[in-house]
Amino acid sequence: MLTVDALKRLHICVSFDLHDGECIALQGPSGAGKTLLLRSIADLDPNEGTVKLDGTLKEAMPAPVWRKRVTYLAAEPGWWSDTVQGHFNDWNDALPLVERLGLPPGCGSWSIQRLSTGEKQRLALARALMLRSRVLLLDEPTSALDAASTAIVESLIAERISNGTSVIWSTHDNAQARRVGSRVLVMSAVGVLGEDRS
Ligand SMILES: Nc1ncnc2c1ncn2[C@@H]1O[C@H](COP(=O)(O)OP(=O)(O)OP(=O)(O)O)[C@@H](O)[C@H]1O
Repeated sequence: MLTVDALKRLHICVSFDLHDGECIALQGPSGAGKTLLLRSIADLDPNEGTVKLDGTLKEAMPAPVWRKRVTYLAAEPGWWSDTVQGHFNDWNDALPLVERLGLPPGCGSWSIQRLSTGEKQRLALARALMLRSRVLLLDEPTSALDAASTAIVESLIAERISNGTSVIWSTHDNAQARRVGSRVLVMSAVGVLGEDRS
C-alpha cells in the first residue's frame, strides 16, 4: 500500500492511501497541482510530509530505487537516446508490448525526432510498463491518443491493476476517470483533494 500523509508541495496539501490493485483517477482544473502531486510522490520534487510504500519511507530508499517501484509517467516524457530502442534495456522483451500498443516491430530503429506525439506517448508508456513497478503515476497518459489506442491503453493498465499494480491516473476526461478509477479524487484550485462520489 502507498500511504501519502500531509504531503505539502507549494500550495498543495494532501493525505490519502492507495491500496494494492487499486486505481485512483485524479481530476481537477488545469493548474490545480496534479502534476506537482505525482512528481512529489515519485521523489522528483522536494516535499514536506511523508510518503510510504508498504510502511517504508520514500527517504529510506535511494531515489532511483524508489522511482523503479513508484514510477511517474510524464505527460511530456523525456528522451535521452537518438533511437527508440535506445530507451529500452531489452528491446526484444519490450516488442510484444510495443506491438500491442499499435507500433510496428521495425520502430526500434526509428529516430525520436520523427515520432508523432501519440507515438511518443505510447512508447513512453511501454518504457514505464517494462519496469513492472508496484505503483504507476500516469499523468494524462492518453491525452494525444485516438479512441482505439486509448482503449488499448486502458485495457493494458486494467490487466496490471488486476495483477496488483496500484495506479494514480490523472485525466481531464470525466468519462475516462469513471471507467478507470475505483475512486475519483478531485484536486481543487487550492490544492486540496476531495472524493467525487457522483
Ligand atoms: N517549480 C515550480 N515553482 C513554482 N510554481 C510551480 C512549479 N511547478 C509548477 N508550478 C505551478 O503550480 C501549479 C500547479 O501545476 P501542475 O503542473 O501541478 O498543474 P496540473 O493540475 O497538473 O495542471 P494541468 O491539468 O494543466 O496539467 C501551476 O500554477 C504551476 O504554474
